[in-house]
Amino acid sequence: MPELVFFSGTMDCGKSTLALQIEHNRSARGLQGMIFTRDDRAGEGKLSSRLGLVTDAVEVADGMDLYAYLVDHLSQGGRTDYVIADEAQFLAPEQIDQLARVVDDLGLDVYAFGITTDFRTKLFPGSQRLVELADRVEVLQVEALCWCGARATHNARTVGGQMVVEGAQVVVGDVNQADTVGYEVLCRRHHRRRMTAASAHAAALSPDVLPVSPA
Ligand SMILES: Nc1ncnc2c1ncn2[C@@H]1O[C@H](COP(=O)(O)OP(=O)(O)O)[C@@H](O)[C@H]1O
Ligand SMILES: Cc1cn([C@H]2C[C@H](O)[C@@H](COP(=O)(O)O)O2)c(=O)[nH]c1=O
Repeated sequence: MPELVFFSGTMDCGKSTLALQIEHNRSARGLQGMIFTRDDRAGEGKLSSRLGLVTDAVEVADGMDLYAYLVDHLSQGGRTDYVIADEAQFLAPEQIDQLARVVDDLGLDVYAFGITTDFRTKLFPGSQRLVELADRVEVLQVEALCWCGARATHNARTVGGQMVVEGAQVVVGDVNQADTVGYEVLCRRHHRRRMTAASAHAAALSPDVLPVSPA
């Protein structure tokens, strides 16, 4: 039975790498994938992994009907055996419904990859719809770690290393951006305390916690 599978995890846990591996393994056996993405850091029409691999993809625009796109492609003699959708958190809920229809009406497997929650721990609308509709939700096995060593479960947005909680839901960016707007994955405890690696380091160096010998 074809499936809609949502591979989910924090930023930087290997989602795009897995998408590329699925694509590689299937294309090595002669299968043809349709790869969708939206707002990948590598630029328009790209699906990229931090391991350095990148492949071409169809950039999804606002209002694009993914089901109609595939029907059009097939009716013009194109071939598609399976579908990959990376950065699926950026898709509109209607586009996730269209992907579910691709599974049910066209009989294709759809593999969607994305983060579930934003920097404020709120669901992205596209991810919410995936959780609602997917046949399976798979949490990635490679654990991204918080600076404390615990499993990272949340995404923090940082400015100059400090966590921020105000701003637009979508700001394309990367982890390890110390000087600009960036992201850091944290465990829930440290996300709640707004404690990033930089603020924890600064606190550790504070005179309040340094052993001070009496004058
Ligand atoms: N230099 C490296 N050596 C080994 N693994 C790396 C290296 N850089 C990144 N990675 C792996 O790549 C993962 C990020 O992969 P990526 O597919 O870009 O993540 P995601 O799509 O989930 O944001 C990291 O969690 C790590 O496991
Ligand atoms: C938490 C959060 C992230 N984003 C953006 C930042 C990146 O461009 C992508 C996630 O990409 P990755 O391949 O999973 O690392 O999402 C955002 O726009 N808003 C957020 O709250």
